Amino acid sequence: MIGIKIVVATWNKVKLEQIQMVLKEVPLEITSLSKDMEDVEETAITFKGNARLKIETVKRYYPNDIIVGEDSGLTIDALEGFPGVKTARFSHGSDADRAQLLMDRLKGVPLSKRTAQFISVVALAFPDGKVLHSQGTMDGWIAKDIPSRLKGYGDIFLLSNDKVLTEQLEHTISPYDHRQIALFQAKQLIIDWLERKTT
Ligand SMILES: O=c1[nH]c(=O)c2ncn([C@@H]3O[C@H](COP(=O)(O)OP(=O)(O)OP(=O)(O)O)[C@@H](O)[C@H]3O)c2[nH]1
Repeated sequence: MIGIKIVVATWNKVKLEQIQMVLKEVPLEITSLSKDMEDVEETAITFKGNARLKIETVKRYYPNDIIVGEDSGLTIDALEGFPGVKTARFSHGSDADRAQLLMDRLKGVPLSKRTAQFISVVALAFPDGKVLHSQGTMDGWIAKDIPSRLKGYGDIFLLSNDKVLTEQLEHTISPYDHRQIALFQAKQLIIDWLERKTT
Protein backbone atom coordinates (compact mmCIF):
# COMPACT_ATOMS: atom_id res chain seq x y z
CA MET A 1 0.00 0.00 0.00
CA ILE A 2 1.47 3.28 -1.11
CA GLY A 3 2.98 5.37 1.66
CA ILE A 4 2.62 2.95 4.58
CA LYS A 5 5.78 1.25 5.89
CA ILE A 6 6.35 -1.31 8.63
CA VAL A 7 8.66 0.09 11.31
CA VAL A 8 10.27 -2.48 13.60
CA ALA A 9 10.54 -1.14 17.16
CA THR A 10 13.56 -3.02 18.44
CA TRP A 11 17.11 -2.12 19.36
CA ASN A 12 18.21 -5.77 19.16
CA LYS A 13 19.80 -6.80 15.82
CA VAL A 14 19.00 -10.51 16.08
CA LYS A 15 15.37 -9.80 16.92
CA LEU A 16 15.20 -7.31 14.03
CA GLU A 17 16.42 -9.96 11.57
CA GLN A 18 13.89 -12.52 12.84
CA ILE A 19 11.03 -10.04 12.52
CA GLN A 20 12.14 -8.98 9.02
CA MET A 21 12.38 -12.62 7.95
CA VAL A 22 8.77 -13.43 8.89
CA LEU A 23 7.25 -10.15 7.72
CA LYS A 24 8.96 -10.11 4.32
CA GLU A 25 5.86 -11.74 2.82
CA VAL A 26 3.80 -8.63 3.66
CA PRO A 27 3.81 -6.32 0.60
CA LEU A 28 5.15 -3.27 2.46
CA GLU A 29 8.61 -1.80 2.92
CA ILE A 30 10.12 -2.79 6.30
CA THR A 31 12.40 -0.31 8.06
CA SER A 32 14.36 -0.36 11.28
CA LEU A 33 14.82 2.49 13.74
CA SER A 34 17.19 5.36 13.10
CA LYS A 35 20.40 4.96 15.08
CA ASP A 36 19.78 7.90 17.40
CA MET A 37 16.35 6.83 18.64
CA GLU A 38 16.13 6.52 22.43
CA ASP A 39 15.78 3.03 23.91
CA VAL A 40 12.55 2.39 25.81
CA GLU A 41 12.58 1.93 29.56
CA GLU A 42 10.75 -1.37 30.04
CA THR A 43 8.83 -0.52 33.20
CA ALA A 44 5.67 -2.60 32.66
CA ILE A 45 5.02 -5.75 34.69
CA THR A 46 3.84 -7.87 31.74
CA PHE A 47 5.36 -8.76 28.35
CA LYS A 48 2.31 -7.21 26.71
CA GLY A 49 2.80 -3.98 28.67
CA ASN A 50 6.44 -3.71 27.62
CA ALA A 51 5.66 -4.51 23.98
CA ARG A 52 3.08 -1.70 24.14
CA LEU A 53 5.63 0.74 25.58
CA LYS A 54 7.95 -0.02 22.66
CA ILE A 55 5.33 0.62 19.95
CA GLU A 56 3.88 3.70 21.68
CA THR A 57 7.34 5.31 21.85
CA VAL A 58 8.11 4.61 18.21
CA LYS A 59 4.64 5.63 17.01
CA ARG A 60 5.37 9.18 18.14
CA TYR A 61 8.04 9.32 15.40
CA TYR A 62 6.15 7.33 12.73
CA PRO A 63 2.40 8.09 13.22
CA ASN A 64 1.44 7.07 9.66
CA ASP A 65 3.14 3.66 9.61
CA ILE A 66 2.55 0.19 11.09
CA ILE A 67 4.74 -0.29 14.16
CA VAL A 68 5.83 -3.77 15.28
CA GLY A 69 7.29 -4.29 18.77
CA GLU A 70 8.12 -7.47 20.65
CA ASP A 71 8.89 -8.32 24.26
CA SER A 72 10.02 -11.75 25.37
CA GLY A 73 11.56 -13.64 28.22
CA LEU A 74 11.83 -16.77 30.29
CA THR A 75 9.48 -17.74 33.14
CA ILE A 76 10.54 -20.50 35.53
CA ASP A 77 7.80 -22.18 37.56
CA ALA A 78 10.03 -23.13 40.52
CA LEU A 79 11.02 -19.44 40.80
CA GLU A 80 7.38 -18.27 40.61
CA GLY A 81 7.76 -16.95 37.07
CA PHE A 82 11.13 -15.26 37.59
CA PRO A 83 12.91 -13.73 35.66
CA GLY A 84 9.89 -12.95 33.40
CA VAL A 85 9.92 -9.37 32.07
CA LYS A 86 13.31 -8.89 33.74
CA THR A 87 14.99 -11.66 31.69
CA ALA A 88 17.29 -9.24 29.85
CA ARG A 89 18.26 -7.22 32.93
CA PHE A 90 17.72 -8.83 36.36
CA SER A 91 21.45 -8.52 37.04
CA HIS A 92 24.50 -6.93 35.45
CA GLY A 93 26.48 -8.72 32.74
CA SER A 94 25.40 -10.81 29.79
CA ASP A 95 22.55 -13.27 29.23
CA ALA A 96 25.14 -16.02 29.89
CA ASP A 97 25.95 -14.52 33.33
CA ARG A 98 22.25 -14.31 34.14
CA ALA A 99 21.65 -17.88 32.92
CA GLN A 100 24.42 -19.01 35.29
CA LEU A 101 22.71 -17.21 38.18
CA LEU A 102 19.44 -19.01 37.41
CA MET A 103 21.27 -22.35 37.44
CA ASP A 104 22.66 -21.46 40.90
CA ARG A 105 19.19 -20.58 42.19
CA LEU A 106 17.82 -23.91 40.93
CA LYS A 107 20.54 -26.03 42.55
CA GLY A 108 19.01 -29.20 43.99
CA VAL A 109 15.65 -28.79 42.19
CA PRO A 110 14.83 -32.05 40.33
CA LEU A 111 14.26 -31.95 36.56
CA SER A 112 10.51 -32.63 36.95
CA LYS A 113 10.19 -29.34 38.90
CA ARG A 114 12.34 -27.27 36.54
CA THR A 115 9.52 -26.53 34.09
CA ALA A 116 9.81 -23.20 32.26
CA GLN A 117 8.37 -21.22 29.35
CA PHE A 118 9.78 -18.84 26.80
CA ILE A 119 7.09 -16.22 26.08
CA SER A 120 6.91 -13.66 23.28
CA VAL A 121 4.31 -10.94 22.85
CA VAL A 122 4.17 -8.90 19.64
CA ALA A 123 2.31 -5.58 19.68
CA LEU A 124 1.15 -3.83 16.50
CA ALA A 125 0.11 -0.18 16.15
CA PHE A 126 -1.75 0.78 12.96
CA PRO A 127 -2.09 4.27 11.42
CA ASP A 128 -5.86 4.32 12.19
CA GLY A 129 -5.12 3.98 15.93
CA LYS A 130 -5.88 0.27 16.16
CA VAL A 131 -3.56 -1.75 18.45
CA LEU A 132 -3.38 -5.56 18.26
CA HIS A 133 -1.32 -8.25 19.98
CA SER A 134 -0.21 -11.81 19.45
CA GLN A 135 1.53 -14.23 21.78
CA GLY A 136 3.69 -17.33 21.45
CA THR A 137 4.76 -19.73 24.20
CA MET A 138 7.32 -22.53 24.14
CA ASP A 139 7.36 -25.03 27.01
CA GLY A 140 10.48 -26.75 28.29
CA TRP A 141 12.69 -27.39 31.32
CA ILE A 142 15.76 -25.71 32.72
CA ALA A 143 18.56 -28.21 32.17
CA LYS A 144 20.33 -29.74 35.20
CA ASP A 145 23.82 -29.51 33.73
CA ILE A 146 25.53 -26.34 32.61
CA PRO A 147 26.82 -26.76 29.04
CA SER A 148 30.49 -26.01 28.36
CA ARG A 149 29.59 -23.19 25.97
CA LEU A 150 27.03 -21.18 27.92
CA LYS A 151 26.18 -18.16 25.74
CA GLY A 152 22.59 -17.43 26.66
CA TYR A 153 19.29 -18.78 27.92
CA GLY A 154 18.86 -21.01 24.87
CA ASP A 155 21.75 -23.14 26.19
CA ILE A 156 19.94 -24.04 29.42
CA PHE A 157 16.41 -24.42 27.97
CA LEU A 158 15.72 -28.11 27.42
CA LEU A 159 13.11 -29.23 24.89
CA SER A 160 11.12 -32.47 25.04
CA ASN A 161 13.57 -34.14 22.62
CA ASP A 162 16.34 -33.70 25.23
CA LYS A 163 18.11 -31.04 23.17
CA VAL A 164 18.68 -27.54 24.48
CA LEU A 165 17.14 -24.83 22.30
CA THR A 166 20.39 -23.60 20.72
CA GLU A 167 21.38 -27.17 19.85
CA GLN A 168 17.99 -27.68 18.18
CA LEU A 169 18.32 -24.44 16.21
CA GLU A 170 21.66 -25.46 14.76
CA HIS A 171 19.75 -28.07 12.76
CA THR A 172 16.49 -26.34 11.94
CA ILE A 173 14.55 -23.15 12.60
CA SER A 174 11.89 -24.29 15.01
CA PRO A 175 8.34 -23.37 14.01
CA TYR A 176 7.51 -23.85 17.71
CA ASP A 177 9.77 -21.03 18.82
CA HIS A 178 7.76 -18.57 20.95
CA ARG A 179 8.83 -15.59 18.79
CA GLN A 180 8.04 -17.35 15.51
CA ILE A 181 4.56 -18.30 16.76
CA ALA A 182 3.80 -14.72 17.83
CA LEU A 183 5.27 -13.29 14.61
CA PHE A 184 3.32 -15.59 12.29
CA GLN A 185 0.09 -14.48 13.97
CA ALA A 186 1.20 -10.84 13.76
CA LYS A 187 1.91 -11.22 10.04
CA GLN A 188 -1.65 -12.45 9.52
CA LEU A 189 -3.09 -9.57 11.58
CA ILE A 190 -1.22 -7.09 9.35
CA ILE A 191 -2.42 -8.81 6.17
CA ASP A 192 -6.03 -8.79 7.46
CA TRP A 193 -5.77 -5.09 8.33
CA LEU A 194 -4.42 -4.27 4.86
CA GLU A 195 -7.20 -6.28 3.20
CA ARG A 196 -9.90 -4.48 5.18
CA LYS A 197 -8.30 -1.17 4.27
CA THR A 198 -8.38 -1.90 0.54
CA THR A 199 -11.89 -3.44 0.32
O1 LIG B 1 18.66 -17.57 24.22
C1 LIG B 1 17.55 -17.10 24.00
N1 LIG B 1 16.73 -17.69 23.06
C2 LIG B 1 15.50 -17.23 22.77
O2 LIG B 1 14.79 -17.79 21.92
C3 LIG B 1 15.06 -16.06 23.49
N2 LIG B 1 13.92 -15.32 23.45
C4 LIG B 1 14.08 -14.32 24.34
N3 LIG B 1 15.29 -14.41 24.93
C5 LIG B 1 15.85 -13.51 25.95
O3 LIG B 1 14.80 -12.74 26.52
C6 LIG B 1 15.19 -11.39 26.67
C7 LIG B 1 14.32 -10.53 25.76
O4 LIG B 1 14.40 -9.19 26.15
P1 LIG B 1 13.63 -8.05 25.35
O5 LIG B 1 12.38 -8.57 24.73
O6 LIG B 1 13.48 -6.88 26.25
O7 LIG B 1 14.60 -7.71 24.14
P2 LIG B 1 15.82 -6.72 23.96
O8 LIG B 1 15.96 -5.79 25.13
O9 LIG B 1 17.00 -7.52 23.62
O10 LIG B 1 15.40 -5.92 22.64
P3 LIG B 1 14.30 -4.75 22.43
O11 LIG B 1 13.32 -5.29 21.43
O12 LIG B 1 13.69 -4.44 23.75
O13 LIG B 1 15.05 -3.62 21.83
C8 LIG B 1 16.65 -11.31 26.27
O14 LIG B 1 17.47 -11.50 27.40
C9 LIG B 1 16.76 -12.48 25.30
O15 LIG B 1 18.06 -12.97 25.17
C10 LIG B 1 15.93 -15.47 24.43
N4 LIG B 1 17.16 -15.98 24.68
